[in-house]
Amino acid sequence: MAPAKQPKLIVEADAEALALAAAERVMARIAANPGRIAICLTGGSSPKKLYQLLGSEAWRGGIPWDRVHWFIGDERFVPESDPLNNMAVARATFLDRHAPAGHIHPIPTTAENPDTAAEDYARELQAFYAGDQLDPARPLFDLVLMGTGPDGHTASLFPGYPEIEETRRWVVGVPKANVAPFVPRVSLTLPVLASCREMLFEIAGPDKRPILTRLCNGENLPALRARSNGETVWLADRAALPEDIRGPR
Ligand SMILES: O=C1O[C@H](COP(=O)(O)O)[C@@H](O)[C@H](O)[C@H]1O
Repeated sequence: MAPAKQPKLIVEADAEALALAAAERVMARIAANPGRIAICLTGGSSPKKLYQLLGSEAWRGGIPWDRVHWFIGDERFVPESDPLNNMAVARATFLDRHAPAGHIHPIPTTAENPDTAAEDYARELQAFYAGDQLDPARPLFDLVLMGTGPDGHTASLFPGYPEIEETRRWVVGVPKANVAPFVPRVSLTLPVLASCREMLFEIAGPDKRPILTRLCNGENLPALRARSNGETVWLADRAALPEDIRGPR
């Protein structure tokens, strides 16, 4: 297999401009596929503005809701009613009002434990893909959205944890998080996240500057290791940029 391409860094003025640019990329990926579309969402705070835009009057009309399926790259193992639940945030912000119920694919946190939830979700992904072996010529997702935490984790793949090395399983249970919220997690693995036409990171705000600096310096952290087999884009705002790239104010 050809080595994954380097991420492309795209800089926007601020968090609002970044969300707009992300929404445009989502729409471009949708427009590029005339058939069934699969988008893998992310959790945390980074995608919230994007989700608000996608549900807004200006954008929602452009989404062919009957052709788009919505998955999630990782989940905090808490009930759907818990504000920490990643898919619940996406549902409340835009999905529940516009997407057909059968097109929303949450990780089941009603399962007995994170490992069982991971196995259930792997089966759901494989049924959607109609296969259990990923073919680089036939990506699972059109688009995978990602964020990164202060320790360089992405999805729920934490630095130094064994789950980051997983190459066989599609989805894994993660018993303990490395950073808050300290709840068990369920995460898609790197090869499954890589099976997409585009992986799009949203990295905004001064709090992200230290970790973006480490990533730009090439530290071998999960957020650097996560790459699409197609295109990987780091969408950052100026506030998140390392000093040497941002230049004087
Ligand atoms: O816990 C998580 O953290 C990362 C980063 O979140 P952010 O709040 O810093 O944007 C997120 O990508 C992941 O989905 C989430 O479960």
